[in-house]
Amino acid sequence: MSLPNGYQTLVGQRGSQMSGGQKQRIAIARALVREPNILLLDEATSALDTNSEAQVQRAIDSISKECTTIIVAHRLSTIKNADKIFVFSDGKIVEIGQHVELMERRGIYHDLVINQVTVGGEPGKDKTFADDNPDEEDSVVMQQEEDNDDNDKSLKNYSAIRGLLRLNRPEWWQLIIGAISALIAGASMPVYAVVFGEIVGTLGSEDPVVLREEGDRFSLYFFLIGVVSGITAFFQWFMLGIAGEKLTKRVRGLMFETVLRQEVGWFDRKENGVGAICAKLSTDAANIQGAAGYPIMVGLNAISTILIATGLSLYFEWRLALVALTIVPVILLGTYFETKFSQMDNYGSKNAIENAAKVAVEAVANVRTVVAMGCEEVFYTMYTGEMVPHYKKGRTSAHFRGVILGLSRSLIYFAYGIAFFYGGHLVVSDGLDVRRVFQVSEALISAAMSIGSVMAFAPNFQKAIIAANKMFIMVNRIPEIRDGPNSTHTGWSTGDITYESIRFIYPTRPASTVLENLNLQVLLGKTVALVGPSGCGKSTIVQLLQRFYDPDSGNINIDTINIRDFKIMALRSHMGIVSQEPNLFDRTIGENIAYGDNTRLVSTDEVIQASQKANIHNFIASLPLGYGTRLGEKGTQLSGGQKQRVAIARALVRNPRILLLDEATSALDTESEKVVQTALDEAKLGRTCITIAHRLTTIQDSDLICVVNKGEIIEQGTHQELLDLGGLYHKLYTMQRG
Ligand SMILES: Nc1ncnc2c1ncn2[C@@H]1O[C@H](COP(=O)(O)OP(=O)(O)OP(=O)(O)O)[C@@H](O)[C@H]1O
Repeated sequence: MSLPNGYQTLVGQRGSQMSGGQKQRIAIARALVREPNILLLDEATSALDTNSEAQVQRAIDSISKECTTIIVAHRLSTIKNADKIFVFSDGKIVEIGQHVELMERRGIYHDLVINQVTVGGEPGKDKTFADDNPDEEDSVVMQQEEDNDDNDKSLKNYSAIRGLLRLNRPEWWQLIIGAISALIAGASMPVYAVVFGEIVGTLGSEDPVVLREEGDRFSLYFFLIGVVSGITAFFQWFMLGIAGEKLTKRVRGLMFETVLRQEVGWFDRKENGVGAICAKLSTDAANIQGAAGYPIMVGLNAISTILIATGLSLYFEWRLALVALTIVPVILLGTYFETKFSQMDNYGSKNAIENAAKVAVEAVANVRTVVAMGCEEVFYTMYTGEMVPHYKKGRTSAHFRGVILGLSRSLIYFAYGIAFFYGGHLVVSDGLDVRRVFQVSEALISAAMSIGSVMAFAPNFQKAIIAANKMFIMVNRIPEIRDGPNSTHTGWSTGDITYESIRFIYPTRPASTVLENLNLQVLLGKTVALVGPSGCGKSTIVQLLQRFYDPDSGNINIDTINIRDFKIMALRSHMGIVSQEPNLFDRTIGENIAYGDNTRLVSTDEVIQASQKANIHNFIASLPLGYGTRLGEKGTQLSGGQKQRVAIARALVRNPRILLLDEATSALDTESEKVVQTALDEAKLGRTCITIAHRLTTIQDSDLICVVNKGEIIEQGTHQELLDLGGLYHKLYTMQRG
């Protein structure tokens, strides 16, 4: 393929921006580049069109002369030239030999081959199509690196605090109790300063009775201050903490809901990779709490302390208070710089952490490939490399923050020194009461300590504001594909599907036109097959019908209704899809099948019936936990063919009006393929079906076969009509027949 960024082109998460065949060829190139001693090929060419398969096969044949090659394949064409073929049945090796020997023996291998010839043409001659889409090869494909849409920009200045308070509205009474508690708790420091000054004065008395009585009274005051500040501290932490936790929970839900609402194209963007989204859901949501409960608490505490302390100080001795207060602007300046600095720091390090998380998630998600390729070191180096900017920024930040915090702490003691120095002078020259010196200086020091604690919380607050801003940008993003004002339809009567002059370009590859002037009609209840070289746009045609993407021009109609005028959920609920790579969830097999229809409760009987039709029931029933067996992440506990059959059952349980089969049987062995194909044929009855296949024999009974090339339909007709036409289809069919 010739892409503008060539080998630097991003392939998307799990290669989502490559066609099935392209992915497989890249994987093969990756294996070959190692010059391996042992080459393991597990259904390595199943997603390739015949021509690509032949090219890859030649490459494999040449490399296998220099190394030991183990091939697992359903398509017997791929193993015909193997030095030794092992035939498995019920987990045991039942035949060993070369192709010719095994054929002569007329055993299981012979039957499989004969089956495949009848079902799929001569093995090894599955050369279906002309060369890979040359237009695509030549097309200029550009990777859209930074794609900030208008939605995002318009929300940059969203008021995060206002938005968060609105989100926190259900907890208003907790916030109010917490805020009042914080204000009272803030008053305790200056009140303590007053009592402290009084008791210092009392201790200076020489009358033992006064000393006793006053001492008891002020001690009781200390006790009361202790009780009040204890209770208010409890309420402020408890109430604001609860409100913060509820906010975080709400924010996480909101973010996840937003993620699921986005159009498929949004996930193609680099910044919306699985790692980045997981990091946003965990880190951003947790950081947002820093803007809710605790900073409000600390802020109110500090405000209350500062106002009361300043008021009392001015009241007791205004001259001393003014002198001591001169230090306050300097402390505030320190706070300002620290806040500003932490904002820059958060931006930088957050990106680095997200990038590192992406690497980690990708490595873990593809751990089998990573281990098989021996790439552990590579991913480790990539991961630690991504962390370097975070570390560097963090180090600079730590120095700067250390200096600022150190300075602000010193300032508190400077304030002490200044207050006692000047207070001492006033005591000597103006006969100022010693108690006032203690009260004023202690009150102001407590105020300065409150400012210090606000400073300590400032980084969290700053982080929270940044995270909240990002969160609001995300949750306010309007998906590009959504129900519009005209999206009122939920069903249709006849159900003919028409593609009219479709032009389509993937948003992340603006320079590459995938479909150009594509016209296609799929009549109700008919089966239309799409065939064509790898990467010519077959899966894209199906994805447009599901409204994963919208065409750049042209319309897709069901009956006469544009699919944009259907409610998206309703539209998709009428479609059952079985794709090249079935995605199963880490749930039980029964649940995975029942997920096929979420509009109602699917009964166990229906699940079993669907499984029987998909030829997977016997296997499931033979498992100790049957339909209750958990599948493991991405269905790793099943073979490719079993996964495919579970996916077929999942599609059937939905009883869809439109059946979409994207290489649905490509991973099945010939025997299962025949049975599943019969089931699918039955399932197709009364349904409109679009099927994609490289193996021509699987689609030759279709009502209409469309040959797609370079994003256009170049031939269409029935199998016989296309053969009579003597065009590309004829050529391909002849190649397949050998
Ligand atoms: N999400 C995406 N973003 C960008 N480009 C994409 C994306 N998905 C597919 N493509 C590109 O669009 C072209 C058509 O892909 P598509 O999957 O429709 O091909 P296909 O005919 O189904 O191929 P195959 O038979 O190999 O599955 C390919 O060149 C592919 O690289």
